[in-house]
Amino acid sequence: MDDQTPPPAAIELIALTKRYAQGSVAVDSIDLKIAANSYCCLLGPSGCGKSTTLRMIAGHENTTSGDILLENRNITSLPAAARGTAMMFQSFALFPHLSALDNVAFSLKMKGVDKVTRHRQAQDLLERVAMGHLAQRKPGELSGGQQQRVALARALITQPRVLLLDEPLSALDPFLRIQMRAELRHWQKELGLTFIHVTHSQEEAMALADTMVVMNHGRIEQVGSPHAVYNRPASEFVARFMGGHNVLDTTSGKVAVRNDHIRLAPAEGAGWPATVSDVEYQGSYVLLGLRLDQAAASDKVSVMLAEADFVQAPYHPGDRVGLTWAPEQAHSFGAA
Ligand SMILES: Nc1ncnc2c1ncn2[C@@H]1O[C@H](COP(=O)(O)OP(=O)(O)OP(=O)(O)O)[C@@H](O)[C@H]1O
Repeated sequence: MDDQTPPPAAIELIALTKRYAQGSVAVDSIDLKIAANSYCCLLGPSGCGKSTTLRMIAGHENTTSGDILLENRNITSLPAAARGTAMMFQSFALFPHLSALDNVAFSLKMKGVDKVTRHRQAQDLLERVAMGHLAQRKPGELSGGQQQRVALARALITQPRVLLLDEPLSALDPFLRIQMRAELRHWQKELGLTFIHVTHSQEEAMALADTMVVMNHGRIEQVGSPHAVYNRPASEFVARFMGGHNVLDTTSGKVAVRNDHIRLAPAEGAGWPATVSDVEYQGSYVLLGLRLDQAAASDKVSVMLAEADFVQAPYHPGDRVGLTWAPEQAHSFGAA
């Protein structure tokens, strides 16, 4: 494939729209191509339409208008089971009274596949996710990580082309969540499937995604790699939602400046005058909260300092400082 050829799209959404009976538009004519074998995260605040988008792809929700293509096949009106997608739910949603093997074999049982065949296929899949030796355990006898692998095997038994994950990690404790997201990323690469993962966590999306899709009010605000979205937020919404940025009203319009790109100088020096309002120690870095003398888009600004720099020149609440940044670190919107 030469550089000019875009990678084939596993999923393509064309003017996809969902209007619920009560009137409001949950998903507003979105267009999106998701590359095959990629990890895509749909990200946005509560109510932005990300779950509705995922449910429409899964076939758990009707579309109001628009089309959904899976590998160039129009699946918009197909029943969920005929689409080539599978869904993995929050906290994995395993049946507690069934063994790992029977959990994985469950959908084949519903299809009337005989016991020997379905157990063989389920065992094969459990082997594939390194869970073959625990096939007889019930979910309650497995660790969180092992349960996630069983849930993955259960989703894969229908041989989907695309795995849809609806906030799979959000009910886990923070430690397990970080472990499990590394596993998800590993299995996506290992299995060579397309994953579409809904989350409201910026950190989770940045850690996992090849492509992030940031949504707001039923529309897509930005599509790009985590690096591109973080470094060149397309809108004020994206800059604020991603965090780690200050939105400042300059003479040349609103700009976003990362909080680790702002430099501090003594107040009588150059820059925007401000007062340190709080100091938060975070380990490898220190986060300073500052109040600008003149409100400029946000009157509160945050600045991240490396711990070593802070130790060299510590700041305290009440200290007067001037803020500066290199011109190339100020990102204006609409230029992404
Ligand atoms: N069954 C429904 N009937 C009516 N409105 C709905 C229904 N489901 C969702 N909505 C509305 O559609 C909009 C988008 O909801 P959706 O669940 O897709 O958002 P979300 O971004 O996934 O939010 P969350 O993170 O809270 O799940 C919201 O305004 C929501 O209230």
